[in-house]
Amino acid sequence: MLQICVQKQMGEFSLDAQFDAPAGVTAIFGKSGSGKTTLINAIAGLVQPDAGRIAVDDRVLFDQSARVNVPVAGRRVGYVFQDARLFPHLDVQRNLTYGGNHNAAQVIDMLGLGSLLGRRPAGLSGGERQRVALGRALMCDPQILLMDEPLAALDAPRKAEILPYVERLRDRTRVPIIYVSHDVSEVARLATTLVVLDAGRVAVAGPVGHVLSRPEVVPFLGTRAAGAVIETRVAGRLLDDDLTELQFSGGRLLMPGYLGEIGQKLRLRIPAQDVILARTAPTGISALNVLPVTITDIVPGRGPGVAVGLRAGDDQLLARITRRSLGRMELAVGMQVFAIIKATAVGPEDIGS
Ligand SMILES: Nc1ncnc2c1ncn2[C@@H]1O[C@H](COP(=O)(O)OP(=O)(O)OP(=O)(O)O)[C@@H](O)[C@H]1O
Repeated sequence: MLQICVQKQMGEFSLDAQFDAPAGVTAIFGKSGSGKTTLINAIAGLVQPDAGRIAVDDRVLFDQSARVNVPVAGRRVGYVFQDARLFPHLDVQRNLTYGGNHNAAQVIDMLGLGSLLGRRPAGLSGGERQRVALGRALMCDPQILLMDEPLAALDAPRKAEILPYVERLRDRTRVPIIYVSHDVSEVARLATTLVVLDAGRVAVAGPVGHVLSRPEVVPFLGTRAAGAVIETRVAGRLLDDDLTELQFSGGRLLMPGYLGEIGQKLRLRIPAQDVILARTAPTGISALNVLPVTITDIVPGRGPGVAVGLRAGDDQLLARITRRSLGRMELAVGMQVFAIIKATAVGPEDIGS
């Protein structure tokens, strides 16, 4: 567990953030200038806070009141940047082991680097370079892994290629990973915990599924990015129609294509703008997924939109509708309605393990 409490004044900007990052991926999400990089630089020891305390398990890295400030080199922090920053004149093997070779065989296996070892960075794709950068950070035997928009420079196919490796890393290591990202699909797939920063303050923090499905978070995420994340299990395949049936606490969902073996767990992000509400069970519509839900929250936005929180079984979903529809349908908290989700609303980037 990484405990973070950081106060820092940088010119006009003040950062005042406190949260815990358990094992797994803690995503830091926030608009440009909200303080994400300053925060992770403080964890790395590259920026000295004015006050606060940073500790990983029992090891204190910074404590202003106790005058503890472990220098960068002593913090055992692995840092992966947006650009891989590999040494161009060294092959992958030597880039990987430059700072150490802790668990080298496992790291090479986990990140699928075996076939790249003799190559130079110039001959690698962007995604391969980032995998090497990740491997290099891990071989230093870090106690914390910091990743600052590590996939931001990659195109969608390269991102899709590397995401399963990051998921594997999250699931196999106990090292807390702090992951800065602007991309909500990436956050929904990878994060265990989500911290939303707004103007240097923690606007909301908690398990990713809870945070993303809260209607009051919509303004921080932006209306297009808002959407709930649910844990599902593959329950079946409809081969003739090329669909996969997913089961979750609120019912079953049909999604296009092959999504995994029966029984496999899948995390699904359902964008709020793709959820339609109906007061009665609709008939004669093309959408495949109709779920009975209960309205838990209604949060008006600044514009014409309203975020509606919905309970489906033990899970929370989120819909974004217009204020006009809300009024016309006379929707209210506690009311039972139907959520309609098009099977094609959820893209491949929204589905993770
Ligand atoms: N050395 C500095 N002196 C003064 N202000 C600074 C300094 N470094 C950063 N800032 C300011 O602190 C604020 C937070 O910057 P930071 O880079 O942490 O934000 P960010 O959330 O990482 O942004 P982005 O997503 O654009 O990278 C910004 O307003 C920035 O201009």
